[in-house]
Amino acid sequence: MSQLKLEPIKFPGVDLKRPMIIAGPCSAETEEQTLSTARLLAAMGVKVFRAGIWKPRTRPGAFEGVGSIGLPWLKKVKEETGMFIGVEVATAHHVYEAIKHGVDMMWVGARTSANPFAVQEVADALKGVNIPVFVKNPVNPDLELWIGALERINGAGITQLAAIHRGFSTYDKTEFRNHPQWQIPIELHRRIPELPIITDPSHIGGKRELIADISQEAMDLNFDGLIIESHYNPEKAWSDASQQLTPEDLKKVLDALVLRRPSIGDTPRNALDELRKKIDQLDNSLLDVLKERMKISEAIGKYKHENNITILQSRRYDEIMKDRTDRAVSRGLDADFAIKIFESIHEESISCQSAIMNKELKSKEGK
Ligand SMILES: O=C(O)C(=O)C[C@]1(C(=O)O)C=C[C@@H](O)C=C1
Repeated sequence: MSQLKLEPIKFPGVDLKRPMIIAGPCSAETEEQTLSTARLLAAMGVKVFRAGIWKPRTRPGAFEGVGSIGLPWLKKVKEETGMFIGVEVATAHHVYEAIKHGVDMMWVGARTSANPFAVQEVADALKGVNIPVFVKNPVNPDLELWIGALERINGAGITQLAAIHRGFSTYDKTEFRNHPQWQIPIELHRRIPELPIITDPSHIGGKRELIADISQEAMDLNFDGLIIESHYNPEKAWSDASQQLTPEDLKKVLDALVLRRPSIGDTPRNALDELRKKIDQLDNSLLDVLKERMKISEAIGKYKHENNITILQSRRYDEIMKDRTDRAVSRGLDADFAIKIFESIHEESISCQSAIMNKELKSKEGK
């Protein structure tokens, strides 16, 4: 279990009831663009303004941010609108510059959180500073690495900590820019329940049309907030033009969010209790069936050992996968869901038979 020392995030004077909203352009491009966007966001009630100043780009040659000259623009945003301001930091220099210009919150980007040396450098530079720091998931789907980055920042004395879920890189092209893999932030929440999780639908979706659905999904999973890219003229943005919303469209997305009760509380329980009882019974039956199947697998393992047959039987495995997927689909179940289940069953079956072979071998050798 991770032992983070956490305190609630504080932006003095701001009521941070769910969802916490952080919005602003992907990049601060000019003073005029930064301030015009900020004024529109402030007018619609946004309290925390984000803007990238240093942009880690995948390939050289793309716009890499205006650098420190953008920080005074953010300071003006703060003075003029009263919004809190946040930037991404990836090096000690970024942290020092941000602190010098009165930045209120910082986040560690996905490429940085994948690199423990870089995270440690940022953490060391943050020592003695008491501001909220948000840590994006690493680009690769590695929960331990994400928790490690949070621990490093926390180890520097940062207690106002949150995680940002921005999705994960995949080699395959999917409808998402970064696959959400919701099970990873869900597991993070299970492991560290008091750590706020903020979803970044702009980076998950990569397209503005997906932002509303991803935001709703995050709320349905009871995550704590949203960080959404917003630009007064997204089409003309210098970076990530396709995943930014106008402040007006952002307002529409936020107004349409349905916030459900996080716990069952005082809703009528009877119907739910009945359904949960059924789930308990069915899960029990599933476990009985799985136990029965493993017994058969064990018997096959013994047979294979006695007759000197390999454990893996690829043709039979292929047949099973095809047959079970078809049967699942004909029952209205999702094919990928069936594949995951039967892959996992096969893996367990292989490991059970390997254990049998090794045991039998050792007893034959008198070990
Ligand atoms: O049919 C077998 O040979 C088995 O051992 C069963 C089983 C399975 O669990 O489905 C396990 C391993 C093989 O690769 C194929 C199938």
